[in-house]
Amino acid sequence: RICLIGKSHKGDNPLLNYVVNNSLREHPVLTKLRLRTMEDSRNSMLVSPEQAQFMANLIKLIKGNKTIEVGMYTGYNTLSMALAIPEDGGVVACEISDDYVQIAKPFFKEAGVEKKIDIRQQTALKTLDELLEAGEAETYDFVFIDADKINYDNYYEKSLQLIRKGGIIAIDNVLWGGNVINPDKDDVTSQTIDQLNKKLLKDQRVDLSLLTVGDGLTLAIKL
Ligand SMILES: C[S@@+](CC[C@H](N)C(=O)[O-])C[C@H]1O[C@@H](n2cnc3c(N)ncnc32)[C@H](O)[C@@H]1O
Repeated sequence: RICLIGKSHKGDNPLLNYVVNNSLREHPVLTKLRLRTMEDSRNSMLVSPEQAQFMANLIKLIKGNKTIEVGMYTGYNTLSMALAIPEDGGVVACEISDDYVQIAKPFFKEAGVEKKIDIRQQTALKTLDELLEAGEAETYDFVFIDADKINYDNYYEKSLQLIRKGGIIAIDNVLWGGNVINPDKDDVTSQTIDQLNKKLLKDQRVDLSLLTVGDGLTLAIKL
């Protein structure tokens, strides 16, 4: 697997440590949540704090108010987005696992932003469909796609319907450890991500950047 930069919380890259030490401004409750998440056996799923900060800054830049997280895990990025949006803003957080929802909730409360966060504990596809059925098409400013990779294309298409013009869809893990380059015949996940990357290149509905941050972060900006 090709390691681009890696996850900063693993602390094994001196240059990345320098970047984090000289640019990360982490809210104290985010720090607590990150440390709590490191106790979880699946902590490699956690977004890196500098990536979460970058996305929070993007949200502020576009004056984002309504956001969605597809795959909340223990809530680090959801909390980061909730802290970045105004008081009347909201985050719809999609997560199927009750264990992770229960870890996240006390931290949302401690940070005083629990009223901004609408946790939908069911499949993310169901939640995105419900938002569309509720007439919320083209009302969202920012979507972060970070759940099961097999459904990435579905998440992208539904997000594109939900996002307003000028809004941003951020898609995580689009390099899948480098395995998107000539994926093996039986590696369906890498093939799925590679197909989405190639589809996005030609997608005239969005402006596009694929950032070599972490495991690859695509930004698709709706035209
Ligand atoms: C990579 S983690 C998300 C990390 C998180 N975005 C963060 O910032 O730390 C993916 C999460 O998606 C959840 N998930 C997987 N399949 C899902 C589905 N179909 N619907 C909703 N959540 C799902 C998993 O339980 C897991 O918590």
